[in-house]
Amino acid sequence: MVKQTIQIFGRIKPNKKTTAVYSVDNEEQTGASLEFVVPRDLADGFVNNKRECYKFRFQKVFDQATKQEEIFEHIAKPVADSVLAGYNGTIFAYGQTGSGKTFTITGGAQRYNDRGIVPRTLSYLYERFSQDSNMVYTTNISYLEIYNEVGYDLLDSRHEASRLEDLPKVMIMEDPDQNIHLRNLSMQQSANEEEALNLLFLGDTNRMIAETPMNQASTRSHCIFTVHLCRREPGSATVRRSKLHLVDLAGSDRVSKTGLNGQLLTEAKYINLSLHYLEQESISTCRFAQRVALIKNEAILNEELDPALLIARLKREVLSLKEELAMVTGEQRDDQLTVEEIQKLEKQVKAFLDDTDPDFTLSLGPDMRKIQYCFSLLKTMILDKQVRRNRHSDGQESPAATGMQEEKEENSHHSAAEVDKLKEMLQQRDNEISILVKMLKKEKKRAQDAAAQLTSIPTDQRASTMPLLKEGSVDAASENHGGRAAQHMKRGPQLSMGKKEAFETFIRDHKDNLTIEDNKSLLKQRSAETRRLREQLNESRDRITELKKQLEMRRRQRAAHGVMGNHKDSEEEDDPVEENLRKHIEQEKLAYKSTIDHLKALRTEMEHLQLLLERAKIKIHKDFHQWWSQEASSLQESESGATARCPVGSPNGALQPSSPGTPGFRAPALSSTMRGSPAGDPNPDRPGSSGQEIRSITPRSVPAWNNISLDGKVTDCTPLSEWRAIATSTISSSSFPLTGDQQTDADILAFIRARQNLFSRAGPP
Ligand SMILES: Nc1ncnc2c1ncn2[C@@H]1O[C@H](COP(=O)(O)OP(=O)(O)OP(=O)(O)O)[C@@H](O)[C@H]1O
Repeated sequence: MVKQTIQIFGRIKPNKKTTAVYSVDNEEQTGASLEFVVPRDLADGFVNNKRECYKFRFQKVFDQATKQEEIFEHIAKPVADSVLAGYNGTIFAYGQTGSGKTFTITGGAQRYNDRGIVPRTLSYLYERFSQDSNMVYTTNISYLEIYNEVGYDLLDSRHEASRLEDLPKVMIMEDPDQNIHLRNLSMQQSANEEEALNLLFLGDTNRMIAETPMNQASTRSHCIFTVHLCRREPGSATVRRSKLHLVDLAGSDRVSKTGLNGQLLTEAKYINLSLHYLEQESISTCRFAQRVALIKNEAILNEELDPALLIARLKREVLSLKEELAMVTGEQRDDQLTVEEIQKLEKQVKAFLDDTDPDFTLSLGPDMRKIQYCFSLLKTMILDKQVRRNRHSDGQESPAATGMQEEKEENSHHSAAEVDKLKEMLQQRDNEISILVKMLKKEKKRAQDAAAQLTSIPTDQRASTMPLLKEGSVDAASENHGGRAAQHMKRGPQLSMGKKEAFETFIRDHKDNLTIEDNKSLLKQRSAETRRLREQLNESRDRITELKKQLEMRRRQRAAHGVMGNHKDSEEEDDPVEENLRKHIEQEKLAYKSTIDHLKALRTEMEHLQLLLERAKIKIHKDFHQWWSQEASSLQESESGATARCPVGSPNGALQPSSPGTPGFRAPALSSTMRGSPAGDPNPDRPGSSGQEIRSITPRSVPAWNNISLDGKVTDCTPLSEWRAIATSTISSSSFPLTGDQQTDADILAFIRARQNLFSRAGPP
């Protein structure tokens, strides 16, 4: 049992604007310290106790420039090692909203290098499993979200959650010993890193989709990603089960919203008020950390006996004891050894003879039949050898021939191994081919679907209805990989033409678009690099085969020389050519291995990038639908206001474009009204003219273009030609008659900008 206090670390979020109000000292003997310096006059003004310095102790403090990798190495790796050894481990992030908890635990959603503790730990664990062939590891994963004291299972794969409440509920129960039990939380098995990352992605996607502006779940809920590990030695009844909990807590300023004690909230609020100028609402977090550091934990090794394996082991023991008893009491078994038993014994004897270790023994158990069989086998071998030696001394066989014979045997042994290898390669190729055929079929189907879609769309609309982010192999690869995400996107209703066009404008100006493009080009680079490395790998493999052939040839030549008596001792002498060839082979093998490692790293990076891209796609879809429905409801409001009022001319005013409701969205707000078909529009097939979307958002049919005034009210005063002139002219607040009502005028300008935008892309009607 290990008794240890909880280790606490501080991480300071990068902030360009920050004024240096803190200092970090990592050189202290007993750990590190973080000190906040508050000038006395300001402290007097805002803080009651008049202190100037707030000093906190940590195991280590990570300053602004710290990279995710360093955080993983210092914090997560040692915990992962303990979990591998059979102890439970927990890492949790605590801090105020926006302080970087999710960034630290899960990672940034944009760059591969920003991946956080969870994906890095998963990589590390699976790497360690592959290095330890003496143990069998099984991994299960669960992902829980707790909001308002109710648990939700994030690994719900039905893709139906659009609200948190749609996810399966998890009962959180406590037994008399204060152990927490979770009922109805699913545990998904993950055989490899890719499967584990997909589960993380599924959980994060469910988390994101279930979140609405009214319920900022990420800031108000706790999320617990747990890796359940089971480790056992093959054949042993002892199993070690351990859990690693990676926890992203709710923002400390929102803790009361999660149903926990409101004390911290009060404290945080007080400090927020008094120290807001510091721009780091951080002191309450540090105080909390100091209290946590006092908690002592008793770590226990979670070792247990697997009943099924224990029974099997005991049965074996009983059998062996029975045999021993029979041998001691002279009651021998007289039944014949089975074919399998004989084959097994032959293998055992061969292994026994091949092993050069003098301490290696042949363990046969107390079965006299087996012992006798092995002795007779050994006797036959010795006799065979003697016969061969006699023939040699009688001049029937030359030593070279004996040597050749032995070499032949060795060669046939080698070629059997080669054949096995080739068979394995063939199997791999078969698998690869069937995967490629599947992909090809999928691509063909997609192309057919796209073609069918295109033929059903009027020619002038085709360019604008191309699906989001579909281009080149990158997307094909990501769709292939991130199947779950694609399903998430597909399950929603298909976008109508008009909405699709608005969507295009939306994504073009979305804040994440640049990152998506960057990630796509990075992915392309990485796939090119992968192709190059694969070629390199093939070349290296060919070289190794060639070198091996040369080596084989050289050996044969030397043996032949020996037979002809040219060089009697040639087989025993060191041959520099052979030595050189062997060295070359070793070097090539090293290069081959390092290329494989490089490829593996690239594959992980590409998988991650594909997941990031999928997540970004889902996010954009979600943002768009949110924005679209906001626009629809504001349109409804303005329309009902418009029918109640009469249009009037108004003074010009300084205006702000209306907010699209999405942070970072720089495109003008596309009011849904502009989707209406102008009366007498020469192109009735224009996006939105079907009125499909409009009908769904307005209770009556949409007003025609010449029925809408600049202030959005229904009138018949603006002819269509004038509208188009307005729409294609440069926008300035002074060019149009405005109402003076800031919100309405903002809507007008946004509307005109959007219209202009569409016209400039679609060309003059
Ligand atoms: N160390 C960092 N380096 C770069 N960006 C960071 C860092 N920490 C946080 N960020 C960025 O700051 C923003 C807020 O971070 P994050 O969402 O992780 O905060 P949080 O504490 O989890 O907030 P909440 O409590 O609301 O969930 C994100 O855009 C994130 O990418």
